[in-house]
Amino acid sequence: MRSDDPADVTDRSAELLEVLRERSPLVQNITNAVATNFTANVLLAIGASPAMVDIPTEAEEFARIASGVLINLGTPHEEARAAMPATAQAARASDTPWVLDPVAVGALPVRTTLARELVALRPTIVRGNASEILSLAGFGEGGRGVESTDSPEGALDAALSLAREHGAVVAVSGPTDVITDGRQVMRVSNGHPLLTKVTGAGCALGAVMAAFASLESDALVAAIAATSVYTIAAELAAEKSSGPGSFAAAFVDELARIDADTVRARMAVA
Ligand SMILES: Nc1ncnc2c1ncn2[C@@H]1O[C@H](COP(=O)(O)OP(=O)(O)OP(=O)(O)O)[C@@H](O)[C@H]1O
Ligand SMILES: Cc1ncsc1CCO
Ligand SMILES: [Mg+2]
Repeated sequence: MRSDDPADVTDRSAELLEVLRERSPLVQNITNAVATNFTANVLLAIGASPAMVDIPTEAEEFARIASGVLINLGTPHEEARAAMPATAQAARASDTPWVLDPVAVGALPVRTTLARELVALRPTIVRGNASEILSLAGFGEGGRGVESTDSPEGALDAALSLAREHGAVVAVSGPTDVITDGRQVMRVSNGHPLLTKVTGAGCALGAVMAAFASLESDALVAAIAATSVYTIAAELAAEKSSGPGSFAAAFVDELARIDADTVRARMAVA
């Protein structure tokens, strides 16, 4: 498989969805108070097994047995903050892939310092919206709170810089998601604007990336596969919904229903 060949990556993404359903990876989440329940439901729907293990001592022990780990800075309360660096180190030491989502880094001081500390602990994947990736790389001021005020294409240089400095795959979400390992740049154009009307849609995508990264050692391919399956399910859900509320429910349904053939038919990666 060539990770810069769209046909190869499409095939592998479809296959990884089937592998995920067979293996049901255990995904540990240290995530925010807003997105916790939605994230667990998204993981269950797609076929993974969620565990919100986020307090000191337990979290770092669990990272050794989890298939993948998400560390999300959305509401970084004291206990979660204390658990994060040790959990990242334990994940690294035990070859558990881990994803960092630097929610709202930039102007907010506590999470910005913490994000800099965590990114130096070598996440497998850094996932954020364009404003978050720009500020984590030191290229911008950050967005308006948790929402992006920048475009993924405008964050490409920041993503390349972060990826090269930290040896991570960087996935920038938006209308077209831009994903890079610091050498290759791939773009996924699936998705639907209703995803931005459900809080925690980006946060839950980070957890899905942790699931895929546990199945595929090429983290670029894992991030693309996760993004594609997720955003294709969103397209299917949008066809059946009348607004953000029914979309959220339909999206979880479509994550549970989506199959490899649908991924092959609809995936728009280049
Ligand atoms: N305008 C859009 N059209 C289609 N898909 C979109 C659009 N904007 C975002 N998405 C998709 O929505 C998902 C979440 O991306 P988004 O950029 O909203 O994350 P986020 O800002 O970190 O979200 P949150 O912080 O609320 O969890 C991604 O899968 C992305 O592909
Ligand atoms: C709304 C919100 N506030 C902090 S985290 C979060 C979830 C989306 O990032
Ligand atoms: Mg976010």
